[in-house]
Amino acid sequence: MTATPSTLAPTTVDFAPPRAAGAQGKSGGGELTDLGRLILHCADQPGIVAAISRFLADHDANIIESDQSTSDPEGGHFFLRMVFHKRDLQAYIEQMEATFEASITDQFDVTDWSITSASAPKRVAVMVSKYDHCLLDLLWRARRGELPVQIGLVISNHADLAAEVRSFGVPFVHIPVTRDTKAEAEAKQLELLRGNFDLVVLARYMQIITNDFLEKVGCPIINIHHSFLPAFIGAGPYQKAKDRGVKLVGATAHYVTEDLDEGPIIEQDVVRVSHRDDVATLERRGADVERSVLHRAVLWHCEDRVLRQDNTTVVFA
Ligand SMILES: Nc1nc2c(c(=O)[nH]1)N[C@@H](CN(C=O)c1ccc(C(=O)N[C@@H](CCC(=O)O)C(=O)O)cc1)CN2
Repeated sequence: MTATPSTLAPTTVDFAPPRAAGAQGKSGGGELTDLGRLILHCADQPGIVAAISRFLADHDANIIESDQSTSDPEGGHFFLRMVFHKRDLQAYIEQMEATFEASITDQFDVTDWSITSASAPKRVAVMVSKYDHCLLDLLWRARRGELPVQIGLVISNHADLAAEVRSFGVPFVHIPVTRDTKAEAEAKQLELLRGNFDLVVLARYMQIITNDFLEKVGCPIINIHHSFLPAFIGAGPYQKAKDRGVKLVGATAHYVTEDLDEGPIIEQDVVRVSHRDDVATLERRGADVERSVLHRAVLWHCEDRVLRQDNTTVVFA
């Protein structure tokens, strides 16, 4: 891809959209090749599990994991996640999808569903500003095969982390963002992201994303916020925590919506602190929580364990 000479010209562009490949650090997901996931969100009623089990049995698929939840057994929302084994699954997915569309979606009031292969790593792009701890944790875990992802690009509004990212063999693109150039910057980011990724992760990216970007990016975005939401929304949560004298600080991973730090929460955690801890200590202790919370949120999302309902989530972890 050639950089367009504009005021926003990124310092270097050596990026080609990621091809579907084995998760970074793992050879082709061999043991996962015949594993599939069936995800369903529909209006609750009797007979759903029986129908889905029959559907999978009719396709010679063996259910090896099953989780379900209902918000209210009388007219509530029903959520189901099944992991199944089917020999040569890749050859049958389209047929299974067509049968599901034709049979199950007619029987039940379906809000959302999917049948996916567990072997296909998610194509992930990461956006970051200056803090490196969450980004490097993701790159390191991906390289170790601890995340079923292919991190194909890192975008930053600062050049600071270029060398470290490239040391992982991952393309790094620097796109400066100022209040006056945000629209142009987002256009450049969308040029790189749109249609090329299954997930974007904001790993301490300190710019507010516009609704236009959210509508055009074409995939979910997960953000790690450095507080235990809903406390201390926005910038500077550790200073706010210190000023408030809280005894616990934490982190929250959530899907990004237009409203700052208001999106559906995927995972949270806290660590105990005390009056003896200055802001730098809160930041250092909070950073450990940020890394672990973001890792779990990205892992669960990529394993189709997170189902969204309005502004909340059902998490089959
Ligand atoms: N539409 C959304 N965009 C972003 C979200 C979100 O939830 N919805 N999360 C943030 C991350 N974040 C906290 O987790 C955060 C980022 C930035 C700011 C902020 O006030 N930024 C200032 C500029 C700061 C700077 O230039 O350094 C601003 O954009 O005016 C608060 C919270 C990522 N984006």
